Amino acid sequence: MSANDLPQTPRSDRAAASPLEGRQRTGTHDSAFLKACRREPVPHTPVWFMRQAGRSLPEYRKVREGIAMLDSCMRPELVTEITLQPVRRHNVDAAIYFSDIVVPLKAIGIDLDIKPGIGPVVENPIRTRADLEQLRALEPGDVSYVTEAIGLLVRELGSTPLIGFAGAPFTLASYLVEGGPSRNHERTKALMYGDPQLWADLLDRLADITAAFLKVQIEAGASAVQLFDSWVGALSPADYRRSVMPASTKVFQAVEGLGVPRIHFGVGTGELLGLMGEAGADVVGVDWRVPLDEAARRVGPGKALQGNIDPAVLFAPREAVETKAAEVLDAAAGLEGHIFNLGHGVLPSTDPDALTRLVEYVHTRTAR
Ligand SMILES: Cc1c2[nH]c(c1CCC(=O)O)Cc1[nH]c(c(CCC(=O)O)c1C)Cc1[nH]c(c(CCC(=O)O)c1C)Cc1[nH]c(c(C)c1CCC(=O)O)C2
Repeated sequence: MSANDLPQTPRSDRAAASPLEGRQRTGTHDSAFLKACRREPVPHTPVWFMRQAGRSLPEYRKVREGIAMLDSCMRPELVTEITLQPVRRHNVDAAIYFSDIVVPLKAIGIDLDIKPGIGPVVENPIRTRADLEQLRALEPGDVSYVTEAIGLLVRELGSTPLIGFAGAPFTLASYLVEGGPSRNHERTKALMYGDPQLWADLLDRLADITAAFLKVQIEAGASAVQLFDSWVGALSPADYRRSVMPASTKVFQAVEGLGVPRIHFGVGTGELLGLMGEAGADVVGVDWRVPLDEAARRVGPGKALQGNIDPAVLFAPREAVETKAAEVLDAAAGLEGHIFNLGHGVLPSTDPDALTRLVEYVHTRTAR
């Protein structure tokens, strides 16, 4: 698909369309992505890539020049352009809203920044009960730029669904408690094991903020939502069930019945897949460490799966990428619903043409 093929809504319609009509429009087009989320028959296996918008694309690096990451997230026209870039280039079956998991935290006044090459850095980490006061409730007015950008996007995207997202309570807590990215999450675990009540209260507040942020995106017109619990694979199933699952369940319950599929993803979560589905997801995201047929056994019936080619495979020659993609598709052959994706985000130095070819390969091989 080229830029010219993107469905265009006439200007007059754009002004008239309400956000809700935007959502119904994507729904009634019955995209392969939404069908797969609902475990309905699909014309081909839908594909999108986590981190499809970003540094792998030269057109992204160009429009981001001189603009800080968090500033770029607050400019609706720029967000719209960046979100559309991979849709134009790769012919993916869904767009993901361009933002970051720390945006709602910034929006409620947490002093944080995203440092290039490092990630989110928090000025005053949250480690005591008094620190919890930093976490006030999120109001839709705090993120009016998100509502505006999604309004622009649903009109531009036509029948291509838009995925909204948020960071899950555990992964957000890990940045807030550590003060930045962490390999071993030692301060986070010290709080979780050392002061279970403070930990529960922290996660509960984060659940409310996350739920409010996802609701804003759904009301603005997002057709699906993904909860990123990227770092929760650091926990055992028992600790996950006791210390994290109540908060993640609260998030999923808050957006239940709003008519959009809910995707739940983490890295290194092979032992947690069943619980992550139980938390309330319609689709469970799987990294490359567990084959999808085995993942389906762990998750149980009634859920679609998303994944799961290793993002590093994209650096291998085309034939090797296709062999790996075929393995994923074969493992998914018996599933009720499969959305093809990477097992984690696109790595910044990935050749974008390798991604475009992979979409084409999956679409062709699964065309029914
Ligand atoms: C853990 C996490 C974060 N952010 C996110 C997660 C969960 C997904 C995952 O597990 O990868 C989510 C995220 N962040 C970004 C997106 C964009 C949407 C998409 O998927 O295309 C999404 C979905 C943009 C971004 N978020 C960030 C970038 C890179 C910064 C830039 O382009 O200037 C992008 C495109 C910054 C960021 N933000 C974060 C990290 C670890 C980094 C990378 C730091 C670096 O290597 O520079 C926190």
